Amino acid sequence: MPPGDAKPLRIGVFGGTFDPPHVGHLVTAVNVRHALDLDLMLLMVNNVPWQKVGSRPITPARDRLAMVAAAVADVDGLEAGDHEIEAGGHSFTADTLATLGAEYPGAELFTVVGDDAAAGIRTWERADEVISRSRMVVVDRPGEHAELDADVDWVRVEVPRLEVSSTDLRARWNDGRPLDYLVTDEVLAVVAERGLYASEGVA
Ligand SMILES: Nc1ncnc2c1ncn2[C@@H]1O[C@H](COP(=O)(O)OP(=O)(O)OP(=O)(O)O)[C@@H](O)[C@H]1O
Ligand SMILES: O=C(O)c1ccc[n+]([C@@H]2O[C@H](COP(=O)([O-])O)[C@@H](O)[C@H]2O)c1
Repeated sequence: MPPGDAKPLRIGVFGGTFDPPHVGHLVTAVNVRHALDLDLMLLMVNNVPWQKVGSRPITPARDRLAMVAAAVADVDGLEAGDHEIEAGGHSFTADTLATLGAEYPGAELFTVVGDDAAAGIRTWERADEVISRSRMVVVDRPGEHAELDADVDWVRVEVPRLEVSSTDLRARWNDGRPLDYLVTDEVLAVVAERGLYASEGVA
């Protein structure tokens, strides 16, 4: 194919706090990548999740990045994104999409969210810019039945529904209940190595 006719790269941006990353995130990322034929799915670790600060202590961004990197290390087409951590400060998806647009000129970007996050899209910084710079992709999240903004042309992707949340995992960790099969062994190894979730009341 002549160089000018190359297909644009299709890149998914599945952002989150990932405190910790769990099977709900991984199953979603793999299945959305497959359904939309994405070349790359970035699990974009936010630096400061500005809408969550103050509600609870948040694990340092570099530790959350290490957990996500460990979770996706052997998974084809999935990568941990450190763009928001490198940028520093509060994380805004509009800025991240602009950075990715410059890094991958001509790429088609897809912003992937569970329907709880999708419901809050109008509260995001420069939401119109997020919507214009990317296709908005939403997946079902068990227990969340949010009304979505009808002005957005959502692409809905069906993924296996796994009722698991990072909040529940942190509570399990505090109580000494097992996390096996809810997070990968590689994530558990990072938690142990770095002594994460060690203090009581983390959830
Ligand atoms: N079980 C799940 N199934 C599908 N999507 C999910 C699931 N858990 C989280 N997501 C989506 O993943 C993205 C990042 O979520 P996040 O890192 O905040 O995880 P979380 O489990 O919701 O964390 P917390 O319980 O701490 O709020 C969001 O778009 C969220 O909707
Ligand atoms: O850009 C914003 O203002 C904005 C506000 C809230 C959430 N987001 C993004 O939504 C995704 C899910 O966020 P969270 O807080 O549920 O982990 C993650 O990519 C966040 O960066 C983005």
